[in-house]
Amino acid sequence: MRYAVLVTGPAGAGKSTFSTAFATHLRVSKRTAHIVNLDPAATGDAFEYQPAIDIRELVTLDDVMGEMNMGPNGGLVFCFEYLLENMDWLEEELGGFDDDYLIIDCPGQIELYTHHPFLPQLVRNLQRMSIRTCAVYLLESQFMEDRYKFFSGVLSAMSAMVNLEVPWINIMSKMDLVSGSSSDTFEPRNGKRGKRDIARYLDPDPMLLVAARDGRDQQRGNSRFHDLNRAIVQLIEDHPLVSFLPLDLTSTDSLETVVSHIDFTMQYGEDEEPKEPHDLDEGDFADME
Ligand SMILES: Nc1nc2c(ncn2[C@@H]2O[C@H](COP(=O)(O)OP(=O)(O)OP(=O)(O)O)[C@@H](O)[C@H]2O)c(=O)[nH]1
Ligand SMILES: [Mg+2]
Repeated sequence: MRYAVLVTGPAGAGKSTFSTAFATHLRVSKRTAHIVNLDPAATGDAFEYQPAIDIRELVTLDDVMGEMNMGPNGGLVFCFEYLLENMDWLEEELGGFDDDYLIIDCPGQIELYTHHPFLPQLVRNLQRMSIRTCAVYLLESQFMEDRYKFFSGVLSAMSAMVNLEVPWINIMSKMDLVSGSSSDTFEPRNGKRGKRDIARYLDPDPMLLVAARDGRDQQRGNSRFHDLNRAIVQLIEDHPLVSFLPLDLTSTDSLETVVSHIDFTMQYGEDEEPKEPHDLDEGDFADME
């Protein structure tokens, strides 16, 4: 059985950093893991890791922009169309990896997740190759500093989830910036944020949007804006699809928790044969005679 984790999320959310830490963690645990770079725009030194499979060997954004006279966004769309037309390339690249865990580091263009058909098509192709697939969606902890920004992040996670239709885990990345260096206690930093407050973000409490107390809400205090907020609150209450696992890469425990959620979501290892105790060979009895 082969497994693939799509690492998705907006630009700069920490996808490549997480992919590297994830792969390293699996290797340390004596499991095989390979990173696949799916970002045709990544520059050479963007990675700390050496991708085992790299879309840039098939197509790069630079070439597309140069040769096809396209801008960066149209160029990216072209790159993905090109990849889908050349699935045999990917299939061949993947051919060598059996019983392995593939960590697919995706680009950060949010529209790729929310309304393009590419990732769903890619997922169907992976499934056709009998690769069990799940996705993680990273949102960085700075999103928790602004309630409006945060809920737009929640809605984009929701929209990507609905678009992709695979088992899915949302992750609040860069928790080290919130909690200081200590791992699983969320001490208020600069007295600003307590544990309970953070919990309202990890398991989004739509009432955060309603509590219109600060000056910013007053500025925006027109009734249509409030109606919109109320509609969003209703949507999140009716469809509580999104909650976040905190990820603090400075803590092995935190990474381990995230990895075990991913394993569980993919039912990793469920098809492995139970290990037989190794057969006794004749030598083992030699002394007894
Ligand atoms: N403090 C902190 N910084 C992080 C963490 N993860 C990533 N960063 C920083 O955030 C920036 C972006 O990280 P990347 O891993 O390149 O993010 P990405 O999602 O791959 O970015 P794109 O591929 O450009 O969309 C870098 O400067 C990282 O050093 C983290 O856990 N904690
Ligand atoms: Mg990246």
